[in-house]
Amino acid sequence: MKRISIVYRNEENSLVMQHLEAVIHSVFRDSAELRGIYISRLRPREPVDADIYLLSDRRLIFDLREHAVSMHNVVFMDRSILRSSLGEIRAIPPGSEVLIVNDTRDTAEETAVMLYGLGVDHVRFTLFDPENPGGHEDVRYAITPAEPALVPPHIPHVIDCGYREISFETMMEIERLLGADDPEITSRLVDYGMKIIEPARTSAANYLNRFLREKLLDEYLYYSEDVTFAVNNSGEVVFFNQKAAALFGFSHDRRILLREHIPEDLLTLLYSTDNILKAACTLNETHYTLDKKSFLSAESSIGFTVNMRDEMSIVNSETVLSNALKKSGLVARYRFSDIMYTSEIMKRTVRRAQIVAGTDHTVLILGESGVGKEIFAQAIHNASSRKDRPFLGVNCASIPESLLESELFGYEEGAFTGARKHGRAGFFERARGGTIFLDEIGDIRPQMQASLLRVLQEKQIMRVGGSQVIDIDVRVVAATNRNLPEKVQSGEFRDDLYYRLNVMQITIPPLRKRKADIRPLFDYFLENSHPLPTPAMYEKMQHHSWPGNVRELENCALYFKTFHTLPETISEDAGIRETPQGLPSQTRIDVAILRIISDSNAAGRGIGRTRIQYLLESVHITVSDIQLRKRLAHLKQRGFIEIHKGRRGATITPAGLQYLAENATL
Ligand SMILES: Nc1ncnc2c1ncn2[C@@H]1O[C@H](COP(=O)(O)OP(=O)(O)OP(=O)(O)O)[C@@H](O)[C@H]1O
Repeated sequence: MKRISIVYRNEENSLVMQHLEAVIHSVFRDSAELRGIYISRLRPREPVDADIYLLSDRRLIFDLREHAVSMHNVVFMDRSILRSSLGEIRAIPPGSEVLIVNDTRDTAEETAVMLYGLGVDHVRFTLFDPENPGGHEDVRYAITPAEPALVPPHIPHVIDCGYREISFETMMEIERLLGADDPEITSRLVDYGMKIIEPARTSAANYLNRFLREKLLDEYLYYSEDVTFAVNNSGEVVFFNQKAAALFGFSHDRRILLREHIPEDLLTLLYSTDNILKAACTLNETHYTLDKKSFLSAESSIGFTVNMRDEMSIVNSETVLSNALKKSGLVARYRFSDIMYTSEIMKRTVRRAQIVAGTDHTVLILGESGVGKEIFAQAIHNASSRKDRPFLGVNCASIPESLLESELFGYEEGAFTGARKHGRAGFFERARGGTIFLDEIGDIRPQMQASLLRVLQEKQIMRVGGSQVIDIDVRVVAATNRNLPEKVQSGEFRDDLYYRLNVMQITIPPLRKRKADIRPLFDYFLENSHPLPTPAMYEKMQHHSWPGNVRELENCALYFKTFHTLPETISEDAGIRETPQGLPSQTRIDVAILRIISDSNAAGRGIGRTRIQYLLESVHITVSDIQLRKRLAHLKQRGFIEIHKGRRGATITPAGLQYLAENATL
């Protein structure tokens, strides 16, 4: 333990001495033994010995020379005050005369000098001399460091700034001389630094910044799960973290030469010529992935860093990742057990999908809108070996063509106006190791088809505006309600992409072709609520054509739960009927409304009720406002349109477009 002696001239200062000793102890605790020396008490030439002498006054150095065994570590104590008192001092009206009161005129002078040094320059200081206390009749303010009893009683405003504290700079110097490399001391010292005002601002700020940097290193490197160390070009380990210390026996006690601590083959690997090296290695039966990075200044190497990650910790962090994914929604919710069916055709379809899930092939799911393509895609992911990795669903039709490429592949900083600083990872990167579900794949334009083809062929992507090729390990499951072979025939869809996607095909039959599923699905969506539909209602459902498939059935169940009756569309049969009077049927009105909304969306606009009503007139369909509201609610309920608040009005959904296409003759 090192000894610190605080040196004062005489015992008049014993209270201050006690205070300073307490302050030093509060920071350095047991790393230093404290002892006060009063010069006046020493006999002539009486020797005193300490590792650090802390002088309260520079002039004491001459007296100390007479006694000190060695004068190596002499520190002049700079003084400061608590931050909390500066506010009161600054509040003194500018230009006021302020009496500085201390036990002697000299210490009053020191206090004034200190206050000037701290930037208090808006007032005029007058020094108080306790041996000659008279005068100062007009002075209304006094500042004193813990000597309020000495302030002339006529002065109304007295600011007691407490004992003058040891400056932060002086405390840093003590820490340096003690050679204390203890994070607890550093952290107490930082606390101290936050409490007092620092005259030497830059060095204090540097200290605090260094503290922050060290905290960062500690937090992320020292206590990291990886083995990390840095080696200079003489082969000396200049930084290592706790895992490296445990693995290789590095210790701070002496100079560490890498070659003395690590096995021969690892050494050869690290000294291979590669500046950047990625490799696998095994030590003590633990498998690591190793990353080495060399650092060059101009042309010569100044050393290298090594990071080794235990493969088990990768598995553990994957569990953490999978929990995080669950929270962030990048997960597939549905499993095969969530798919309801009793029909034979669905049994076969599900069986096929289960087999496909066991492979890692690209899957193409075909089926009309609302048949359950996404639920199948999720179930496939959850039954695959990628189940603990992300599942990312992308609706290719809902992302504007101009953004699709950057959304899928990400972009680099500055790739286009509005690009985020540092760029952004796209869906393919974010789905790393998992599954990407490309819904409505039949709707993508030729340029995008070409880019996707490249990804499927090369299993690599390049961010928009980037030049680096990124390897991706993502399974693609695509889906469409379009007739893809027909689109291939007509040249709208690339045949090479079609074949790349169509490795494993699953076609989900429409609900009208598996009527046995209608009732179990409907009951499932009712969630045991009451009342149940009558036999006649079930019968009606059997005769309905379900153009919106399971989604329409789900909405129908919701309607039933609310109104205890079936929506009127179910009463209509599958066919399109003109009313006897030649009035337009509901279906014709719906198709006309959908066409108006679709045209308006195609022109880049949403559309409101008034305009729809007006445009319906132009095709000789007159509906009241209430009727129109009802029809819109009905179309929304079938999943054909979405109604947004404000100016966006109504927009048609892919299901609506499909319905429109199927009823194009109306
Ligand atoms: N067999 C099923 N069992 C339970 N729920 C189902 C089933 N099939 C579909 N669904 C439900 O029906 C709705 C529509 O399904 P999904 O979104 O998977 O259809 P989709 O074919 O992907 O539709 P789109 O082509 O419009 O994207 C979802 O709410 C889904 O949960």
